[in-house]
Amino acid sequence: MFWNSNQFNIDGKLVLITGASQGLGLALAKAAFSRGADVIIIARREAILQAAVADIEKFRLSTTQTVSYIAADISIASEAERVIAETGRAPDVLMCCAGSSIPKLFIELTTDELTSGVASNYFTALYMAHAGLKAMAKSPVPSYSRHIILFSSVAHFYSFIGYSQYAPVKSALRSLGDCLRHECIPYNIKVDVIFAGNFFSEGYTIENLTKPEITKKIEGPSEPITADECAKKIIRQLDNGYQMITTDFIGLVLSSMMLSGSPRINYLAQTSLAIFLAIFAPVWEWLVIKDIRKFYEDRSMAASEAVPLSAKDGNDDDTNYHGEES
Ligand SMILES: NC(=O)C1=CN([C@@H]2O[C@H](COP(=O)(O)OP(=O)(O)OC[C@H]3O[C@@H](n4cnc5c(N)ncnc54)[C@H](OP(=O)(O)O)[C@@H]3O)[C@@H](O)[C@H]2O)C=CC1
Ligand SMILES: CCCCCCCCCCCCCCCC(=O)[C@@H](N)CO
Repeated sequence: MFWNSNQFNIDGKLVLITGASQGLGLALAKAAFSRGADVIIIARREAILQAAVADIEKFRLSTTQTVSYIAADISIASEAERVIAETGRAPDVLMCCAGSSIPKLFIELTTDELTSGVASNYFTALYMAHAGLKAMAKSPVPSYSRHIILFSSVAHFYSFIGYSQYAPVKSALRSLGDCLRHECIPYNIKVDVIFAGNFFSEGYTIENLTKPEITKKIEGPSEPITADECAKKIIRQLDNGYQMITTDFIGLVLSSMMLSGSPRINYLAQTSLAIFLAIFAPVWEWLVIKDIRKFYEDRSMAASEAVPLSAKDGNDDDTNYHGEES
């Protein structure tokens, strides 16, 4: 294949980015605007959207470009449809970047937190992709120059303790991307899925407030980068025509654990890694489970030491912190 490293030419195109009032979405909006695109950003909080538009303006390339926002909770289907109707024209690139994570032990999550994980990570992308594709299908273009881009996570390739509210729905986005890649063939739309590793953002700061120490330890190899660096890595790979995009080395390595029928990043390297990890992943898992057992033992010990002495004297109940018989 002729290696064209400008497959993501968005000059003069309409780029619609959800979750772009901050974090990675905002970084991508700035990058798209600096490459000549018209940009519309979507989020719920209007004041932050207004500040984001002023920020994006600084990256203007030409006087004819437009940048605007639509405030909407796109985890609601009718709101996603309203957004597409308000844009007035079908997007050339639809980036479904909205999402959030509440890392906690499953048993300590509330049902509202569980529901918010599905709403903010899956429904936002599902409804926007559905409304966006219906609009894009009405205005066909001759070549593969349009994109629907979903934002999953490295946690899809390797899901682990603390991410039960988040990783399963990010995994669903990979599956949605594989289905839509087939269904977008007649409309010349590329469907790309981003599997980002850690990066600094407002959301990342908040998630670290509840993230269990064991979760932080396991995800250690995914060193956080800046949102701008993450956006640059993503756009560079879109330029190279990749459709399964990772943003750090560990993500690239782990992508080989779940290749499915999806487009490859590097066929030979990923196939070799798939064989290697199929053999060695259980060894790693054994080490991770050892750490998890120690994490729970330390918690039980800390909890029992935290029990007031008076309660200890009178306490004939010998259950430990987790209510198990000790
Ligand atoms: N940070 C990280 O380490 C990683 C993040 N990711 C994913 O990358 C994406 C961006 O992450 P990040 O920049 O950290 O996110 P942030 O939490 O910093 O920002 C999330 C954005 O999404 C918007 N948003 C959230 N829910 C809705 C909704 N229901 N409707 C409309 N907009 C919504 C928020 O605005 P508002 O609240 O005003 O609606 C905000 O603009 C997310 O999908 C995340 O899961 C993936 C891997 C790693
Ligand atoms: C079998 C061999 C396995 C080896 C795996 C070891 C490393 C795992 C790294 C996982 C990193 C997950 C980052 C999630 C980022 C994210 O999505 C959150 N920040 C939420 O926003």
